[in-house]
Amino acid sequence: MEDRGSGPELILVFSGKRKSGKDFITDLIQNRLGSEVCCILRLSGPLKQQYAQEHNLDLDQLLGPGPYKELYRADMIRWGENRRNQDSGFFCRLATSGDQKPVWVVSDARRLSDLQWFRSEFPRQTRCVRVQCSEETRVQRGWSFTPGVDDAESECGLDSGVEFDWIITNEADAPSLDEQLQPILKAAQEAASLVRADP
Ligand SMILES: Nc1ncnc2c1ncn2[C@@H]1O[C@H](COP(=O)(O)OP(=O)(O)O)[C@@H](O)[C@H]1O
Ligand SMILES: C[C@@](O)(CCOP(=O)(O)OP(=O)(O)O)CC(=O)O
Repeated sequence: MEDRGSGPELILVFSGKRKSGKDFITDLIQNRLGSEVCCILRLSGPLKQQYAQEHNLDLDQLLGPGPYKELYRADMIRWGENRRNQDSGFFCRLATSGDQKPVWVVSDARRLSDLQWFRSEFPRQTRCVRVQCSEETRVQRGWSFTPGVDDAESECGLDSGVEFDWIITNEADAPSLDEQLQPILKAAQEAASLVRADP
């Protein structure tokens, strides 16, 4: 039998456009599974930490949902891309170092290199999930098109060429999130029970 060690048993790697609802849905998943079973990992976490340090900015505000991060987003994208060009797994490695939960939910994959990193480091555990909704819905949630952001790889890198394991449509007139998330929650619960059965 494969040695499961203490690493994750399932990694759900989420992507989707700004305001598609990635944070909303990944929070919902964590609430359903419980924080003993599931952690949320953000690739943007270590990026913002390093960027804030180098530019003497307020990290809490950069991490928060308010307008502050938007002031720096285009420059953070450029700064992060320089880092990734030197080492494409740089932020993935930092974001995943040291978490012991059986289910990892990565809330913000943006580039093919992000998916490739998880698929190559954790081939058995990685599943890719896309969150989608209409532009109209994103506008209602506060989105407006920003050149240099919405037409950059950061937002468009996973628009094509990816086979997603699950696609969630986060719209008022789509099937309920409870219904759409059922297979994902089932897979996560199975993963967690494997860990419990194999101490
Ligand atoms: N299904 C939903 N029901 C109610 N509000 C939602 C839903 N999905 C997203 N939102 C809200 O829309 C906004 C953008 O969602 P968020 O999860 O932050 O998007 P993203 O992380 O993809 O940028 C947030 O204020 C969030 O609470
Ligand atoms: C520079 C970024 O990491 C900023 C990401 O910030 P958030 O993850 O807070 O973004 P949204 O949830 O889409 O609003 C983007 C990147 O290209 O890495």
